[in-house]
Amino acid sequence: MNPANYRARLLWDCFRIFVIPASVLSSVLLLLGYQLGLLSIPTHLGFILLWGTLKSLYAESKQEKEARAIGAKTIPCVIGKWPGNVDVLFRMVKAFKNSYVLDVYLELFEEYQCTTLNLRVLWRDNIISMDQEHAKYVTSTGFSQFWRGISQKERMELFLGEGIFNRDDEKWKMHRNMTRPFFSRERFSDFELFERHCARTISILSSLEASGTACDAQDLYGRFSLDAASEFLMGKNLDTLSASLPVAGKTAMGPKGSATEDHWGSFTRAFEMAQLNITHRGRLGAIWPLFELFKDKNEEHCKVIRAWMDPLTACALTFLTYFLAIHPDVATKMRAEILEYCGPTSPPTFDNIKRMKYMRAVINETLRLFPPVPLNVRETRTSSCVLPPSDCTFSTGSGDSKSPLYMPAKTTILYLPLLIQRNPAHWGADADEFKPERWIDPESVARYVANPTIFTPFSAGPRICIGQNYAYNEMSYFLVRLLQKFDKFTLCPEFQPEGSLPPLEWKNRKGRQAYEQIWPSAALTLYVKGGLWVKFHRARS
Ligand code: HEM
Repeated sequence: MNPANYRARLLWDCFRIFVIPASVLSSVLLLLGYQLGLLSIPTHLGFILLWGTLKSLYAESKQEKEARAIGAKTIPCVIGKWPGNVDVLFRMVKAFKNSYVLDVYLELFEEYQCTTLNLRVLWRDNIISMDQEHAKYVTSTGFSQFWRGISQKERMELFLGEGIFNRDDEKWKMHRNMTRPFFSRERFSDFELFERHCARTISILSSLEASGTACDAQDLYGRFSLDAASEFLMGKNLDTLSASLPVAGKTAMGPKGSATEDHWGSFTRAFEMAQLNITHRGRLGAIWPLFELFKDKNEEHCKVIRAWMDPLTACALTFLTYFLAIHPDVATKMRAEILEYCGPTSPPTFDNIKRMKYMRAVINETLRLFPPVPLNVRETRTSSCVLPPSDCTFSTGSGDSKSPLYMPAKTTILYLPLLIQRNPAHWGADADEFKPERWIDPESVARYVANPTIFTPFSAGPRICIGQNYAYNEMSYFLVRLLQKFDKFTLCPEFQPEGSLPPLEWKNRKGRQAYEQIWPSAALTLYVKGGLWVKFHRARS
């Protein structure tokens, strides 16, 4: 079935769930000559519920049997208070509005003391995982058992269409082969393109600094990387840096960051709305078309969107600027390295960038704590498979980490790089802290080298990010140019739009949220709610 025909799929689901059992009961009653009169509707409803429960129990026992036969265990299931775990669904929808990014999943893993769980919302298997071994299996070692899957394509078809991100097998291979030459080393190490877009961005920052004004760094970096990427990939600069910028203290909150009122503003708004809607669909599960029966909520937004190019490097640079602002010692050390290799004005060369170990450590540490793609989804194909034994996180928990786990067929698995990359079992007790030195200190580097899939901001396996080297070069080039000019960054909470500062109750919680000064949030990719309002201070020395 064409993934865009999700209404037809929903109708077929309704037919299976409601019409078939109701018709079976009616036929039996007719054959036996019974007339239920007023009791007809409640009896049919009760029968539909009974039919669904029996089917689900049968599926569960079949899974148990199949799992036992291959020496595996079934994935531990979340046990909610309401039928179909509807309360769990509500808990997640509420948490995504008010809680720290992905915290609701972490709470569930801690509650059940295991790293892979079955949410089984509305009697459908729905797997979530913060297990590094399972994520490795899904993306790399067991790659052929999974695909993007029907449900993900349904949610994203109008948004991503037939592009590389939304296709599998032969179509995906064709896209990958076509795209690869764009990322040859000669192309992405042509720094002349980066230089032009950096110069424009730094000149905007300099003017803002001269007038003592703060800037929404998230918005500005988004424009910088979109202009550079559009020129790099399509040969046409979208020139979003020339459109009007959000103004400190006068800009309202858009769907994700700050909002502007021109062409660029309407593009951003459409793009952000479409992403938020897709994430919302993911949370509702297979029933999301019920809420869009008469109108596809992405239709209008997708008319406005011409290209899918989420500025992921902009996301990384935004969180990196946040860290430079709250860790001025890191900014000073990184600047000293830049001045040592490139001096105060010379553009960096490919070789300079390769040698600047501290800058690479700062970038990696940012990507570890705030991976721009914090969660991702795959689906098993038509047959079940076996996930390897769980990682070492809860070795004594109910997950029984020594057994492989039975992964049902045609089932989605949501894996969470953000939680894997902050897991103290892999990164030590200081996993939540921003410490670039962990990428230089031989002992912690050895820990990562022994187990590289504890850090996968660019994913892993055959679908690993094709733009990884481009992204590292673009970010490094920009940082050199930025720190040659500026040496201090201060957050401006007074300019954050209303509702975008972290809620006070976070202070009493554990983990990063207790000391976070921004509100990180996820809608397909990570972003700072309301934008990142910062003052850039020009270096005097
Ligand atoms: C910090 C920056 C970036 C990060 C963290 C990042 C991360 C990722 C991740 C996690 C995936 C895997 C998605 C999946 O499996 O579902 C991916 C795929 C991809 N990325 Fe990136 N990316 C970045 C920058 C870029 C840039 C700058 C480009 C191009 C200009 C790019 C092009 C792609 C493409 C084409 C794919 C699809 C690969 C495939 O499905 O075969 N990325 N990226």
